[in-house]
Amino acid sequence: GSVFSSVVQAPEDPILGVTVAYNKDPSPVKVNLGVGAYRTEEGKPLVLNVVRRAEQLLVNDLSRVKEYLPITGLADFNKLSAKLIFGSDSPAIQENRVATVQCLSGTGSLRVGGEFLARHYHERTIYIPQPTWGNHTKVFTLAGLSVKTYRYYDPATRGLDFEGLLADLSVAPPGAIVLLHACAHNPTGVDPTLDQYEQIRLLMRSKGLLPFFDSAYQGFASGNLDADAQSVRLFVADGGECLTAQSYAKNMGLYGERVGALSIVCKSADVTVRVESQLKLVIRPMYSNPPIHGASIVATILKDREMYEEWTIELKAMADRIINMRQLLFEALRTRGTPGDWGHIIKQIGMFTFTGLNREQVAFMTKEYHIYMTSDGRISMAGLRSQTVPHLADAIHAAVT
Ligand SMILES: Cc1ncc(COP(=O)(O)O)c(CN[C@](O)(C(=O)O)[C@@H](O)C(=O)O)c1O
Repeated sequence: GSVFSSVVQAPEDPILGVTVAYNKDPSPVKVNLGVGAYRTEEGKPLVLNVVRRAEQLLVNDLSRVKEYLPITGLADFNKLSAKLIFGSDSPAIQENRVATVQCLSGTGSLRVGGEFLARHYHERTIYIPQPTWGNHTKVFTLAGLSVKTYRYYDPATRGLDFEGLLADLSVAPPGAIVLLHACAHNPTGVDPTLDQYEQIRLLMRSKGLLPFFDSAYQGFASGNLDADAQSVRLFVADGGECLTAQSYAKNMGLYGERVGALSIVCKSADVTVRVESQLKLVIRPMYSNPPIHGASIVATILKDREMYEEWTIELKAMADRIINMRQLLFEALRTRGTPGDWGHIIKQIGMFTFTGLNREQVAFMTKEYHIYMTSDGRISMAGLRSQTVPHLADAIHAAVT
């Protein structure tokens, strides 16, 4: 028999498995509100116009070849990505204190960062929010870190458990790593205010806790790229050290191109050079060097003033459509007199609404209404259209009455 006969069937991924189930459902009224992928009002994936334009320029540039990129990726892309998140006037960039490596989207950036920390950082414990993106635990555990959680969400208020957050971080071992969502927290859609971030920063710096920002939705929370980077810039401005993982999957619609960057902000330029050299030793045996196409699209757009402006307009339009879906769903539930307080639908920000529906209610909505969403009650607002909002509202109404 096979040498793999002892291999057991693995369960579907809690998030990506929802799409697998959705695809199998023949129902004409099915709606996929699982994976955080933007859909237009027509229910279709979106390739941004500015991305199409950039690709046209790349295709027409006959001087372009398909040579290997350096282990650290496309240099232009790395510089422009650092400017995007830290700000073009960032002192850390001007002082050459940022090591940036192009990685395989957000997941790859988190994994490379985790592997680097497991090898070169003295404290192996990383604190992640409770709840957080389901893949965080697996990425950091497999990277060799010990994962703990800090209180983040208060189901009673459907808001931030700020006291719990501060309490948990204040008892973390000195030097522990702390994962922070830069904006648009997944799955809750609840972010600390900037004042709260300042209190978090003071606490973390006083205990030498190391911030690791996960920025998968820059520009998606508020529609403004600079506004959505303020939490990161608050920490970098104090001259301290931090890691940031960036993804262009959502804000530039480059999901399948796997485009992202890991940046490590260090205290001095000479440390930065050594850190970058060690990042190369993590990457080389993992995937050697990253893919050229997606990073070239991003660099083409970020380095051209006019294309950057066009991108910000398209990005704002996506963010606005999501906010519009929030408003429509909230009103649809109010019209139905659906029991419960649904104000969090319009208070939460980013791609997701953390509805508060439980597993049984979610299972009911999938079975009876063909609504596909994650079992924790999260729905991707980007998967909604004006014409499917009533169907979702009917399903929620039925599930809670
Ligand atoms: C907080 C967070 N961090 C990192 C990523 C990784 O993104 P990528 O590797 O594609 O750049 C996601 C994507 N999470 C999802 O949007 C989601 O939660 O549905 C989905 O893409 C996923 O992969 O699960 C995320 O929500």
